[in-house]
Amino acid sequence: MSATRYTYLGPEGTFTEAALRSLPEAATRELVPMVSVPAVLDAVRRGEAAGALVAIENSVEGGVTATLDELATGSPLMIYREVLLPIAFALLVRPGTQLADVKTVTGHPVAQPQVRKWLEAHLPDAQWESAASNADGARQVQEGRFDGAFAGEFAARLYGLEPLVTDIHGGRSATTRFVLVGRPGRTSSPTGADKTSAVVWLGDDHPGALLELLQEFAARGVNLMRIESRPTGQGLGNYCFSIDCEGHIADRRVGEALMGLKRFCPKVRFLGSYPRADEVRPQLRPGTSDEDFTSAADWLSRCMDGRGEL
Ligand SMILES: O=C(O)C(=O)C[C@]1(C(=O)O)C=C[C@@H](O)C=C1
Repeated sequence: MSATRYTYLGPEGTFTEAALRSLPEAATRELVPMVSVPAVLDAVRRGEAAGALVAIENSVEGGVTATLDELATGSPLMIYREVLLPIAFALLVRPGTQLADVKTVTGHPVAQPQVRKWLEAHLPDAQWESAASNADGARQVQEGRFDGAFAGEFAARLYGLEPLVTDIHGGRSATTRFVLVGRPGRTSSPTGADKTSAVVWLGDDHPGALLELLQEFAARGVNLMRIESRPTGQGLGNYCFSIDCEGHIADRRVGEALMGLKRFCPKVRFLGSYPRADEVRPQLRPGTSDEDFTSAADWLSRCMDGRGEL
């Protein structure tokens, strides 16, 4: 049964559920809502679900720290797919509520920066309290605990609410990126438009340590798409780096950059290589294609045979 089950941050009506339902395979899976990102991922770790969809990055708020930290620690998990979802919030209220009646509002903490400007302009005195998810906020409005919840408009009917205001977002292109995570397994073949994720721990603290990490990518023409420092939990000043880069671990430039890190970093956790949702292919710098790496390696062996000029 677990092989057919995918978990997601619930209750029903979250953006995560909408993103999960956009995957063709979701139609044949049992989709199980859970109360938190750790719960969602632990179900996969325990083998109770084959996969989990979790938000990892938002174009307004940046990295979703609960997800980044869960993927960096505990038993390893791997990313197999990514999904991009445009995010627009609606202010959901109980039927009959007017804007002037809204004194308390709720939503997921990642939603708050995306609705902050709208709140300042239209409900400057409203009190915000965070909910476990946007749909959980909607459920709490239904129960009468808050006057309004910021959630997807689609959540309204699930909780007997009305969208009082729609199309609230933190920028013209507010987008959340979600990843489908499973237990470690074989990486899918490169598509030519791939992304690789990893978490890197630096060794002893010294000047230029971060630069050394970056150089492994820069020297091989690997474009970084996201790099974030996260506390390791081992005291102030102890950080690891959560990284997404363009390309697939099977691309020579990416594999060699990761091997370069592995040689001097105490820990590198490979989180997976998977197709980019936007299908954008990288612009390769001269000398960084697989063919360039292969011909340089051939040249090296020829050098050893005394034929380096060929
Ligand atoms: O609360 C939800 O609806 C979610 O799916 C969670 C979540 C997130 O964790 O980032 C997803 C997308 C939105 O950007 C805000 C919240």
